[in-house]
Amino acid sequence: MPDFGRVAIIGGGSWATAIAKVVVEHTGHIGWYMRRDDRISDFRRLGHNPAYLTGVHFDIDDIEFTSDINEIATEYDTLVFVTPSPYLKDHLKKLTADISHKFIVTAIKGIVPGEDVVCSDYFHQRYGVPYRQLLCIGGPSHAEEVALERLTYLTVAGSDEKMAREFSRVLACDYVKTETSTDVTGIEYAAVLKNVYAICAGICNGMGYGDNFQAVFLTNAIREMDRFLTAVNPVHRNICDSVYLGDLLVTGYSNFSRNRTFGMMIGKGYSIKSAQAEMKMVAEGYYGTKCMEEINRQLHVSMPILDAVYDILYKDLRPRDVIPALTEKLS
Ligand SMILES: NC(=O)C1=CN([C@@H]2O[C@H](COP(=O)(O)OP(=O)(O)OC[C@H]3O[C@@H](n4cnc5c(N)ncnc54)[C@H](OP(=O)(O)O)[C@@H]3O)[C@@H](O)[C@H]2O)C=CC1
Ligand SMILES: O=C(CO)COP(=O)(O)O
Repeated sequence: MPDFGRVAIIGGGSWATAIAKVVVEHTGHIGWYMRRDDRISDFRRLGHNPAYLTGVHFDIDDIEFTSDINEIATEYDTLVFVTPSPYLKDHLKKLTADISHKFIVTAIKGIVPGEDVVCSDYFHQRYGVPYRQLLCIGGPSHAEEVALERLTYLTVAGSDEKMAREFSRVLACDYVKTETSTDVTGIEYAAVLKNVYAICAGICNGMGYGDNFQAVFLTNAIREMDRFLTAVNPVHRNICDSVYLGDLLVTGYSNFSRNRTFGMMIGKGYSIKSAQAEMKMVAEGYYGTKCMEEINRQLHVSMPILDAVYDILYKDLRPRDVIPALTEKLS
């Protein structure tokens, strides 16, 4: 039976805060790395994260805060990474401690920019963490709803399913049900792709396409995701499981979705820069689109939706030219 020992959260945003809430309820103590000391002092003073999910209150005595990633990496046995993917390497570049013997859990739904690999592969390749010590958390889950204790289903994936099951117990509570899987990279790629598709759903919505179209669009998106996952990690999976289809639907339909909101602004005619400036949080699908397009240049999977989003975001083509052409390829 694996012993996950002392658990620490790496990251200070909304999902980190929601995961911290769930984990500390179970473990009674967490380490928590945040990059900014002013945020840590405000958190200690207020008893909640000063910037994200401010309604979630913590017992400060249960938390050991630090802005030193080496301290947390040395003192804790299980490191749960919850930073937005574009910043992951910025945090890790300060890391000198050996983490190859730790349990690494990634709750990041993004790809590592510049490396074009999902986070578990990055921790394995760059930091020598064996695959059996790498887990990921997926599933349809907006942090805001977990904060409100609305029922949420999370999937913990690990190459060793027993390990995944054991860690899933750290997350399970009245409002979080957990499932397990062995499809670690498939789940990580699915999470990257659903962000790309949510951007496209938002673009179409912003252009005036309605619910009838959205249903067809998401049907095509899940087929496209399935084709890609089959090419990149050909294991048996049911694409209708909530960790794949459910996550696509929550992000594609929800008003909480940052990726969809970002896309909606593009569809309404905002420039990419102004849409990004307007967003207070990170729409990771913007970065994911470029990485996925680069990865797919090797795999040659038919991905008309990914290509369309790439054309709009990176080739400066206009949605009113790209989206009608895309609609001709959907069925
Ligand atoms: N939010 C959600 O509902 C869910 C998110 N996820 C995933 O969790 C991960 C984290 O997302 P989430 O918590 O939502 O992120 P947020 O957008 O809520 O938080 C942003 C975080 O990034 C930090 N940050 C901002 N700018 C920089 C920078 N230039 N360099 C380094 N750090 C920076 C912020 O730190 P500071 O406050 O100091 O500026 C803050 O901690 C993502 O991969 C996301 O896909 C997964 C499931 C649900
Ligand atoms: O991954 C998420 C929900 O599962 C969060 O991403 P969005 O904010 O774009 O929905």
